[in-house]
Amino acid sequence: MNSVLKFVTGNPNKVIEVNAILAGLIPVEPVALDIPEIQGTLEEIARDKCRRAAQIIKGPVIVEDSALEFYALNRLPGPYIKYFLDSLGNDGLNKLLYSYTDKRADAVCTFAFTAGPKMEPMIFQGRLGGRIVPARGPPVFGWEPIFEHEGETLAEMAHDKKNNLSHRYRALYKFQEWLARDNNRLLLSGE
Ligand SMILES: O=c1nc[nH]c2c1ncn2[C@H]1C[C@H](O)[C@@H](COP(=O)(O)OP(=O)(O)OP(=O)(O)O)O1
Ligand SMILES: [Mg+2]
Repeated sequence: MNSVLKFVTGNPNKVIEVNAILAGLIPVEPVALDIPEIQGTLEEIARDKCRRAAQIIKGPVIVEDSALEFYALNRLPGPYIKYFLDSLGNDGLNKLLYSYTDKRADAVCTFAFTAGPKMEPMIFQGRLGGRIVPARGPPVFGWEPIFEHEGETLAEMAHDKKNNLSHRYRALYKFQEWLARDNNRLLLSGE
């Protein structure tokens, strides 16, 4: 049985974290493709991305979409955080909240899994609460330097620690729980 699960993403940092979190429990093979993303809810975006990926892979696949929700902005930028970050940078994201006292934000990771192009994707979502702060720590991965959780930005946090509490960890925990139920793990090897 071939149970190496393909993870379609254009982001190498996601691959590093997913491998660290799953730690060989589910062997994952990255496929470096940037799938077009629709507008919609986090679940709709992840499901659509997963269907497109499954059409290319023609077998079991996972994708994920990451969002950053600012409470003061009614949860925007949400799934559009990549474009906001690319255009404004971490400093500009801070300035968006300049006139608000409420700096709270949620990091949200939405995984979608399907056993193949004809199957409806399943959703596994994880959420981490924090605050938007002026950048601290190495600017290696996205908005890590401006997302503070319990006194540390994600960029300052040890990788092991992030990978044991992050939005991505929480989503993958649910995925693993689901795989452990019934015969769901068999779906990793196809329809
Ligand atoms: O844990 C994280 N810590 C800090 N920054 C993060 C994290 N996770 C995603 N990010 C950034 C990457 C991208 O700027 C945006 C999500 O956009 P998103 O479309 O999900 O990712 P992407 O286009 O880079 O890769 P993909 O090909 O999987 O869609 O937030
Ligand atoms: Mg993307």
